[in-house]
Amino acid sequence: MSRFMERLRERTAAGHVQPLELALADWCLRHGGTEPVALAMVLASRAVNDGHSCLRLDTLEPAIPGEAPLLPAEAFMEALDASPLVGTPGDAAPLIHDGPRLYLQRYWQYETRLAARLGHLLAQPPEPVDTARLARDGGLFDYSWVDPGETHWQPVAAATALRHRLTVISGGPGTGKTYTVLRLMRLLIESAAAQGSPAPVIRLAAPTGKAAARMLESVRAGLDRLPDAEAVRTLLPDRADTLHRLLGLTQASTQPRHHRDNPLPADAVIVDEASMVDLPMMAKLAEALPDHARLILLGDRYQLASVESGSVLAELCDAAGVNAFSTDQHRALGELMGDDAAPAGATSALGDHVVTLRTSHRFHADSAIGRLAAAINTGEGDGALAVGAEESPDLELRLGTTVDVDHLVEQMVAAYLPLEQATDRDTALDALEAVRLLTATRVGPAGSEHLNQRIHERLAARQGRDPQQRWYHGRPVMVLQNDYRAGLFNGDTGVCLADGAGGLRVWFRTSEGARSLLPSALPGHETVYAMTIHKSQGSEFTRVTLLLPEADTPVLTRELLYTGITRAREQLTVVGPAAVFQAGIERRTHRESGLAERLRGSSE
Ligand SMILES: Nc1ncnc2c1ncn2[C@@H]1O[C@H](COP(=O)(O)OP(=O)(O)OP(=O)(O)O)[C@@H](O)[C@H]1O
Repeated sequence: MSRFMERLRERTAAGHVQPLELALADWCLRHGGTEPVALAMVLASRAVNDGHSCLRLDTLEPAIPGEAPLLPAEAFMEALDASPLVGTPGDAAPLIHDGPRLYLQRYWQYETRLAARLGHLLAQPPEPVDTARLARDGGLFDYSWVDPGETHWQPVAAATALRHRLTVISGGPGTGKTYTVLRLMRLLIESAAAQGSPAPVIRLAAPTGKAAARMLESVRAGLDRLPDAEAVRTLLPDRADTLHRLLGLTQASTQPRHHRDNPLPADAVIVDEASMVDLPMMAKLAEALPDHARLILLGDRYQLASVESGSVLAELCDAAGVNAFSTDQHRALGELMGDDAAPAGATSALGDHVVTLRTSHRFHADSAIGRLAAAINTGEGDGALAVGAEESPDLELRLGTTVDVDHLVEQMVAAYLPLEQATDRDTALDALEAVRLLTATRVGPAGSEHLNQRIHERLAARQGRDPQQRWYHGRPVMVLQNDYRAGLFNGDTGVCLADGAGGLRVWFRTSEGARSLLPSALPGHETVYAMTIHKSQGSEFTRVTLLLPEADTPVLTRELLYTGITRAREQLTVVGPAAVFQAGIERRTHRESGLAERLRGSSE
């Protein structure tokens, strides 16, 4: 065995290199690759695992993780370019060298195919729709709370989506993304009717079952408050699907039923929680979209990126700037809204396609949670601490040097008692959404596994239950796998309840209403008194307690903290060391990708 493979095996045994990375290196060497190429394969695979779409070559240290460089960077590059396993764009080689980036073939395909489809959407305007009703006197949007001279971003977002095939509407919790798309859908329907065309087929989707259920719930709630909506009510979508279901992806295959040659039967696809959509899924979605359709992505640019590789929404938003429109778009919006139009100042062609909503209608302007979120987004650690230092009914920052975990566990036990005391399904499902303990990590003393165990044991003791008993009335569970047959998806949460006949069933709220399964029919799952912030994406709870890790860790980023605190609807408590909190606010997530550059290229 070569010295290189020996070192790689040792690093694998020590846990610094993944078994998959070792296998890939071995495959390379057995298929005519040299050691630098095998190393490149390890590093490219690691990059994808870390959430990047590719490996940046110009800043790369060509070394086995944790070791000295294998060879100088220049010689490394020469070795890659001389290998038949490393191709240039369009080649079928396992690795693709494209400008300053190195891709695994599959991810190069996802990125370039997505860029090509988005480029098409950017370049082709849709059939024109009359936007007059978006104006101040159009009666569709309430302008009463917008000061004269200030921009009302909601109708600007709707106008943007009417003028373009690709639109991103980004906004924090309660900024009216659903409120806006509801009015947008109404205009699309009314405009088709006015032209004597059939009603447009609009599909609603989200990356998880939970998020799809919330999307539908909020569309329905908004519809109830939409005046004179009787005529459009039956033409609005009455379901929201997971992206898996929308595209017809099954467990057995990575190839969806809908693709370039069998596009989705839809005129508009609206995707909520789009920050959670990873690069492969976004590429599949864009390819399944028919040529004439609109794609509208709703999300929050400041939230955590997807668990899998890519951060498509954040990348589109970063490339666009914040409400930076071209003079053309500015003029068009100005004609429509007079003084209420948005200021011009586009830095990229994407600027016209991305609108950021700024005013939360859920938190008051002076809500401490909202101000804490804003301070975190701008990286103001001192500002965040100052917000926490104020007396406030909705926020408590319990930051010290140490954490009293026992006290925290007792508080959570009290908070979870209503789950066990619930006597009917709806009360129990409401109680499940009322409170949640969030953690930054899964493992460690402040990780979700440990906290789940501690809370489970204390609750069992308090209720006089054997802690070994796995299933009991009031046990909250989270599904860990997609199960298409059961209609449950990774991250869905439910509660186990006595069925009144001596048995137990686990209840879930889905976009098709509440449904239950026998505990034995559940896909992989775990107890969920505590969950990681990653898993909480797409959910909201009335009260959130966020426990920070006991020491700083690279996992703790500004985006993670922002996502965690914005899960709280009414009350937030942050517990942990102050220094860890501040270090997290300062750390930003960076994901390497060439998507924005490709889109710039395609729009020039
Ligand atoms: N312009 C507005 N005037 C009055 N109420 C509004 C306006 N915009 C939003 N709201 C109300 O604020 C609440 C939150 O709006 P909405 O659900 O559309 O926000 P969202 O951005 O979709 O939230 P989330 O991030 O939770 O998905 C809703 O009750 C909605 O009716």
